[in-house]
Amino acid sequence: MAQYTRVSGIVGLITLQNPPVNALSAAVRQGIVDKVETALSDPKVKSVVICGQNGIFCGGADIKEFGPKMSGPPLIPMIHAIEAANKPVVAAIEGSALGGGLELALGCHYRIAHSKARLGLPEVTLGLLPAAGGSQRLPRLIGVPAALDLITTGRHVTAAEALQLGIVDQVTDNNTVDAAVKFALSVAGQSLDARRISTYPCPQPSHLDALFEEVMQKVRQSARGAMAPVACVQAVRAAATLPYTQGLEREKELMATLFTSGQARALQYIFFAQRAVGRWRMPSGAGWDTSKHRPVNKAAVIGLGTMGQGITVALAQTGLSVVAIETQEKQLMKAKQAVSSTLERGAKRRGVAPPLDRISYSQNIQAVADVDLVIEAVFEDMGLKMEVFQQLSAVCKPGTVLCTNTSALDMDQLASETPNPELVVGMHFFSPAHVMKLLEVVYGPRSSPQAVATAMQLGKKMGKASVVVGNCRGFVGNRMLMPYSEQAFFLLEEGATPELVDRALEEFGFSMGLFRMSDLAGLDVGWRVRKSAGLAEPREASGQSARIRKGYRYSPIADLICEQGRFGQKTGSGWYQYDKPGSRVARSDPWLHSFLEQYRARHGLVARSIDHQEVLERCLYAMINEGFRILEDGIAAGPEDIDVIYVFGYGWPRHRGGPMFYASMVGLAKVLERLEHYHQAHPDVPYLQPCSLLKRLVASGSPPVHRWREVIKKLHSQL
Ligand SMILES: CCCCCCCCCCCCCC(=O)CC(=O)SCCNC(=O)CCNC(=O)[C@H](O)C(C)(C)COP(=O)(O)OP(=O)(O)OC[C@H]1O[C@@H](n2cnc3c(N)ncnc32)[C@H](O)[C@@H]1OP(=O)(O)O
Ligand SMILES: NC(=O)C1=CN([C@@H]2O[C@H](COP(=O)(O)OP(=O)(O)OC[C@H]3O[C@@H](n4cnc5c(N)ncnc54)[C@H](O)[C@@H]3O)[C@@H](O)[C@H]2O)C=CC1
Repeated sequence: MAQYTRVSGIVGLITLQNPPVNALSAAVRQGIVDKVETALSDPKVKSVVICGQNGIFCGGADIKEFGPKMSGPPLIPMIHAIEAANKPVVAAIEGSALGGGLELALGCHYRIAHSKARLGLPEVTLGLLPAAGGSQRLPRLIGVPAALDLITTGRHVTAAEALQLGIVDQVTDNNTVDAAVKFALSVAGQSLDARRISTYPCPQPSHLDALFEEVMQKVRQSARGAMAPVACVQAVRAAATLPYTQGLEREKELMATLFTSGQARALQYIFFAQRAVGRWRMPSGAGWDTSKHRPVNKAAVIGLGTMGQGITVALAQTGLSVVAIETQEKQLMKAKQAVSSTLERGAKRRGVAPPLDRISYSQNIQAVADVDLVIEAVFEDMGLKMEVFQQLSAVCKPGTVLCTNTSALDMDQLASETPNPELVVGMHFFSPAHVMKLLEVVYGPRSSPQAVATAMQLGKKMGKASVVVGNCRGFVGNRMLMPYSEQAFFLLEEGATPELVDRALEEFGFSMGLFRMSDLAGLDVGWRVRKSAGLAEPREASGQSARIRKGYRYSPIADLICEQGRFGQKTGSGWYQYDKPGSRVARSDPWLHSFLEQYRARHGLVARSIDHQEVLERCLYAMINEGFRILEDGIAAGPEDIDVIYVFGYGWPRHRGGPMFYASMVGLAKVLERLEHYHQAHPDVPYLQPCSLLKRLVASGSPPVHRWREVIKKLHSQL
């Protein structure tokens, strides 16, 4: 909808009305078309202002309406009619002007923005391009390099940057609509010849071909198979090389390919999934809408190793006071230096003062007495963590929420060490904690909804994609990693190399293949986990088959690598070799290849040729199968939760929508059939045995991913 009023006698004011973000639904577009016509045909009206209600100009096209049955007036002619108007039209931009919202503003003759407004063309993040003339108008207005940056990254710019780039004509700290009306009065009757962006020649950068070649190469490299960034470059190239109308045709052609693509569906699914996980619910029924969080102004971090340092940085950057505790003096000094320099670098980038004085450091746990929330990040050792939780219970003020950053330990066991287990939750950050966007908030059977709400609220404040999950070994992310890595090890036994497996996964779109990623994270981490699970012990001396543990097939390959002191990048070798410890460039390692050959010979294994498809099917379907088990067990509330975890924490390619969405795109029947096939070939591998939820979904006709929750609910109600 759009509302029309006349202000100051001669200004027609059109207000977009579609809460919460005034998205350009069919009704809003119709409203704009009608009200523009009213304003232009009213002889008393000399100029027009377009604004949005409730402090937001427009969040762009209504993504919920995307699909084959879209109705209502199309955007392009609507924006052309505005640009062609013979009365000045001014966009009054408050809050956000994004996507189609900014394209609408670019069709106006002037743009006035509030100083706190954000502008951008984020279509690329939804698998699209700015196809309402945005890819053609923006380069004409601000030049090709700046337009390429904004359109291919989808980044939002501040009003100040928009002014500097020339996207807006004026920035105000006052009431934007009042400022726009005043401006509209001042330009009434003036010639608009120089204000129609589509008529501008596109500025020609020198070395046009070289520029596009360079940008295309960069985009292809970082896009990891995503189509939209490439199409965005092609569209801007059309703006730079073709007349406007032909450029617009090219924009339309490129959009037609993207609009119906699986990638666009995946990216739009992730957009809504990210928001859906915020509406968390616990099995008791308590959730985001019924549980009040406790205010957290001061927090403590216990243990300033890799994770504690990152968490301290993230908390301080969020504006909290932080008490940082580390028992080892040398480590405390090292951590203080590392935290300070990270904060200084971040502050320099943002042009603000580093929040160093928000942090106090101590070796004494008594210093946490007055904090509202504690995040424990000491070694992954249950005995030590229990001791720390007992100390915290004695020291902290009543009501302090106690969180553990454990990767896989039983947080309920920790809770049982405290007199108030309802105040204990997991806050599982990912490394580096101040960079990685994911946070798993883990509840145990005794965690209170209020404690979960407090951790979720803090995660939101820290800018994390926070997902509530149940308590089990590895929670969601690490639990699904187990079958994934197990299959990769089996593939090495059967004839693959780390390079082959990584190439298949990287071509699929992962930022790093499993082996390169393991070298980066440190192979000792998984070794410790396997040892604590009683798996990683040398067995050959006992005569028991080294490849069977607890009655099931097991690959000791990774343990043998660790026994050689090869922990990955930090030791200069792992699955690959590096120039020196700490180097980042992975090189193929002849030692590793001959180790694999000897290993196979020792165990009577004959190497066979393995293709990328088998790598993907075995690694990904085993992981997806575990995802279904997680849903069946109620550890994750829905597929969206798992997908957000994998996209934001594990480098799953966003344009493939997360593992569960991917399974729905491949087809559940196909995933089931391939799992059955591989399980038949490897009956001693339980992770390949299709889980009953997957079978049920296939039996019920493979419903689309957004309907899985219903099936799961029914399944749980039948138990
Ligand atoms: C057969 C071939 C045919 C081919 C022909 C092609 C046809 C082409 C037709 C289409 C052309 C369209 C071109 C176009 O205009 C493209 C676009 O504009 S795409 C949209 C671009 N916009 C965005 O990406 C902005 C997305 N939104 C945001 O970034 C944030 O929401 C925002 C910064 C605006 C506000 O943030 P915040 O205050 O934090 O609120 P939330 O994010 O939580 O959102 C609140 C609520 O609103 C929902 N929502 C937000 N934006 C949209 C939207 N654009 N459409 C629909 N709904 C939106 C959001 O989901 C939240 O609701 P929930 O219920 O919680 O999910
Ligand atoms: N490293 C990673 O990538 C991730 C680790 N985690 C988890 O986070 C926790 C910490 O891991 P890292 O930071 O890697 O370990 P780390 O070994 O780098 O650091 C642990 C720190 O805790 C300190 N410490 C030990 N006992 C203490 C005590 N009683 N009081 C105060 N400080 C104490 C140690 O001196 C050390 O500096 C573990 O539970 C781990 O499983 C979770 C996510 C990712």
